[in-house]
Order: sequence, then structure tokens, then C-alpha cells
Amino acid sequence: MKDILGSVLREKSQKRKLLLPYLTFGYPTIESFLAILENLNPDFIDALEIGIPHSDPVADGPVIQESSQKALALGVTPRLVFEKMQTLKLSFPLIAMTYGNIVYQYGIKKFGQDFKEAGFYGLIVADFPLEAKPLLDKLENLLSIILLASTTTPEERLKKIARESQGFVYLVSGKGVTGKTRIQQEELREVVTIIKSATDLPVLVGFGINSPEKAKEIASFCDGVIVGSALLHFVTQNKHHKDLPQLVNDFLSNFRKALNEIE
Ligand SMILES: O=P(O)(O)OC[C@@H](O)[C@@H](O)c1c[nH]c2ccccc12
Repeated sequence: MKDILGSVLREKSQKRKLLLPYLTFGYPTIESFLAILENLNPDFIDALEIGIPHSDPVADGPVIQESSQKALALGVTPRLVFEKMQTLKLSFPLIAMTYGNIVYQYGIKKFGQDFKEAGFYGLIVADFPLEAKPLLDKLENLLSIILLASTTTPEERLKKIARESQGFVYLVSGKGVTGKTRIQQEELREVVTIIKSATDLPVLVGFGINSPEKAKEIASFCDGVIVGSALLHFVTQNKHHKDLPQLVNDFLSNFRKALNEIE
């Protein structure tokens, strides 16, 4: 089994804390989304998580749900995501985030082949728990499957998730949907230690990381953070600005600076 994403991120995490922004494909518009991507400064980020919008995004909070609804209304389909992404040349690995039936409807193997070709290295299937991973067997050697763990996951299961995950281990900061801000730091720390006892993949924390300060606090005891809702909220506020791509870089550079302050 080749886990290229895992090797890339493990190596990067030896040099600095990882920053993984999340964006929904086609938000605020298809054109501005692509402009943001093409201008993203790779000095600030280590990979990018791209959401393929779904009409029933059960794991998503209001900010991400709204961005998905808007993107769907603009006619974004998984096929369009593939076609557009295929035309871009980006210097950081992409990770797709979506739901099981999107991958199924596309055809699992075809999804893996197309998205790999378009620059994707990893996949998060938000509604697939550990037990559903065998359903994605056909993706072997195409995309790394990233599994989610959380502070409410029992210890044995955490270790299993850690061993089965590829790319990195996505540690959800607490209960609830994306955008959540109440983080139990003590619990999180313990869970990071448990996960690390079972894998040498990087452990990244997501859900509720909404400021550079919080990113710094959390990343001080794990390998990095995922920032979704806060970034999309920022995009929404500035969606009519003609320098939106530059503003997004400024936003991310503040997170990068904070992360680089960690010893
Ligand atoms: O939005 P937040 O709180 O910054 O959390 C990241 C999250 O949005 C992103 O990783 C994500 C979007 N949708 C998901 C569904 C499942 C797991 C993760 C995600």
C-alpha cells in the first residue's frame, strides 16, 4: 500500500507545524474559487482540503453547509470538480472531502482515478466510520483514506483508527459539527498521545480552530491544524473584494506566523 500523502506530510511535519485550510469547491463562485486556488501561497500551507458539495452534509456546521448550498446552486457537480481541478497546476497536495454516496454514484474506482489525475492525494468521507473503510478498497494505490477520530472515541478504537488511517489522522476537537468552538484541551492532549502511540502519521486537529492564537495553542501538542469555517467566513465577508485571493493569503499568513512561533 502506497501512502504518498502520509510520507509527504510526515516529512513536512518534521520541519514545521502543518496548516491545512479547507475550502468548498465553487464558493463564493466557481471563478473566484479557482482564482483563490491559483494564487494560494504554498509557503503558508501544507495541503488543501477541498469539499465536494453535497445536498445533505450531515457533518457540516452552518458556514460550510451554506457554502455547499451556494456551490450546488451554481451547478457544481463532482464531475465539474474533476474537470476544473484537472486544468490547474498546484504545488501542494489536495485532499477531497465528501460523502459516501457522492463517491458511490461517481463509481469508486473511477473517482479514485479521476481525482488522483486531478492532483488529489487523499480523501475524507465524512459519513464513513472506520468500519466502512473496506468499502473503499478499490481506492487502494489511488487515494489515501483519512480517518476521523474524536475525543469521545474509546482508547482501543482510537488506536485502530490510528493504524488504519492514511495521510494523517484527523482528530475532531470535540463533539458536534464543523465550526464548533468549545475545545476540551486536556482531553485532546491525551487523545493525541494515544493516537501517537499507534502510528507515526501526523495528527491534525480540526473543528473550531478559528484564530491564529487558537491554532498556536492547539498545534503546540499535535502536528498541525485544519481551518475551515473561519476561512469560509472570511471569504464570505470579502467575496466582492477584487483582491480576494490576496486577502486569503494574508489570512493564512497570520495562521502560518502563529504556528511558526511554536518552539
Ligand atoms: O470548519 P472548522 O470548524 O474549521 O473545521 C474544519 C472542517 O470544516 C473541514 O475539515 C470539514 C468540512 N466538512 C467536514 C466534514 C467532516 C470532517 C471535516 C470536515
